[in-house]
Amino acid sequence: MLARTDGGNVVPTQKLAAEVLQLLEENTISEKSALREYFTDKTLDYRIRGSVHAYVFEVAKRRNYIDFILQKSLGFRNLGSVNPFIRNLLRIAIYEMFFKGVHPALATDSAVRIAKEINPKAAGFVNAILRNAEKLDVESELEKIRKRSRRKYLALKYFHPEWYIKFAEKTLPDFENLLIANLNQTLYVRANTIRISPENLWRLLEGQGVNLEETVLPEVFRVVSYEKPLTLLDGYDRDFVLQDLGSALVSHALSPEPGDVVVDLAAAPGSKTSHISAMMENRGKIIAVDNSKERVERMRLRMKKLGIRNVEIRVGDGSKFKAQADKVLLDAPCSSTGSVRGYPYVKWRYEAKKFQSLLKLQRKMLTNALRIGDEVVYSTCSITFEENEGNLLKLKELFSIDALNLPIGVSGIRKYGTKTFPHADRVVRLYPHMHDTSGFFISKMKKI
Ligand SMILES: C[S@@+](CC[C@H](N)C(=O)[O-])C[C@H]1O[C@@H](n2cnc3c(N)ncnc32)[C@H](O)[C@@H]1O
Repeated sequence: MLARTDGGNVVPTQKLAAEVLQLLEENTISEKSALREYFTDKTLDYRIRGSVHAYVFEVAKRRNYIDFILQKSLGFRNLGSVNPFIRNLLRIAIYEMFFKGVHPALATDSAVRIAKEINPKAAGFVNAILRNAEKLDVESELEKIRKRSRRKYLALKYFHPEWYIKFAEKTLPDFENLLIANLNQTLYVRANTIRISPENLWRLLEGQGVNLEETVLPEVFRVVSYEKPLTLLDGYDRDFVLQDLGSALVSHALSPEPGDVVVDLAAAPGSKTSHISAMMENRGKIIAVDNSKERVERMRLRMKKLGIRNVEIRVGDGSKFKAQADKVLLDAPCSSTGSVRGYPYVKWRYEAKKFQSLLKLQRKMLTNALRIGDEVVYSTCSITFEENEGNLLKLKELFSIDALNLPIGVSGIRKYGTKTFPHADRVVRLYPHMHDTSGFFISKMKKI
C-alpha cells in the first residue's frame, strides 16, 4: 500500500512501518505510543495508518523468529550491527515472505527500492540478505534447535523469549495454550456510564459498523469486528473507552460506592480510575496518583473528555504518597507478562535486574497502600508468581486476604517451587487462553 505523506510524495507503508519499528527499538515506549508519536505530525488516511499499525504489531510479535531467519541469512555479521532502519526494513520483508504470503521476489523488490532511496549501497546488501533468506530451509534449522534445546525451540515456535517460557512452564501445566493465546488480542469496549448507557453505546457503535458481543460485565462488550479503527469512531474516549475485560474486573473487586474516598496509587492513563468514577456515579472522591508526568497529562485530558468530575489528579510516588481513604487500588507497575497480546514488544524488554527492582517497588507501594486505607485491592497485569502471590507472602503479616467474588477467573498459585501460598483460593487469576482477557492477578486485602 502506498501512502501520501505531508510532502506529497508517495511512500510505501513498509517504509513508514520500518521507521516506527526503529522508534520502538530505540525508546522504551509501547507500540501504541510509538505509533501515536509517529503519526502526530502526519496526515495519513486511516487505511494507511491501519496498514502501518498491522505491520508494526505483526513484526513486533514475531521478532525472535524473524531475527533468527535474518541472522542465519547474514552469516557471520551480527544483526545488531546493521543500520537500525535497514534492520527493521529487513524484518518487514521477512514477515511479508514468511507470514504474509507475499511472493519473496515482491517482498525483496519493495525492500530494495526503499533501501535504494535511503542509501544506494544498502540496496545491494538488502537484496543479498533477502535472497539468502528465501533459500534458507527454516524447518530444518528449527529441527536442529529442537534437538539441542526444547525451550529454545518453543521460544521460536511460539514467538516468545526463553525467560517467558521459563515463567510460564513453572506457572501453568498447559502453558503452550497461553503462548498461543498471547498471539491474538481481543478488543473490549467499556461504556462510560457517566455519559451513556450500555444499550445506547451498543447502538452508537453498531451504527458505525462495529459488531459487539456481551460479556460477564454489563458495561463491557467484546468487539467481534469493526470497519474503522475504534479510536477514530464517534464517542471514543468520551462515551466509551478501550479497556480489557480483565482490567475492568479489577474495579469490580474494589466495589467502590458513590460516597467513598478512593486512592488509586498507580493510576495513569486512568482506565481503572475512570471506571471507578463511573461506578461511583461521579460522586465521592478519587485521588489518582502516578509518578509519570507525561502519563498524568494524558490522563488529565482523558478524564475531561470523559466528563469525570470526582477525580483529583496528582503526580507523586505511590510508595510514599500520604493520604487517607476508604479504599485503595494498587494496580501496580509490573513486568506486564499478562499484556503481551496488546503490547508484544514487552516480551523483548525483560531484564532480570529490573524485575528484582520492580518486586521491591511493588512491595513498597503495597505497604504504603495499607497505610492509606484499610481495604486495598492489589492487581497486576502479570502472570508471574513473584509479583503476585510471592509479594503477598512476603508481606503477609500486614493484612488478611478477603475472598473475591468475580464472575470469571481461577484461583491463584498454591505451590511454586518450595513456596506455598495458602490463600490461593481467595485471589483471582485471569488468563488469555482461559478467559480471553489479558493475564491479570487480582487480590483484596484488609489491614490487620
Ligand atoms: C499498570 S500501570 C497503571 C494502569 C492504570 N491503573 C490504568 O488502569 O490505566 C502502572 C502505572 O504505575 C506508574 N508508576 C510506576 N512507578 C510508580 C511510582 N513509584 N509511583 C506511582 N506510580 C508509579 C506508571 O507510570 C504506570 O502509569
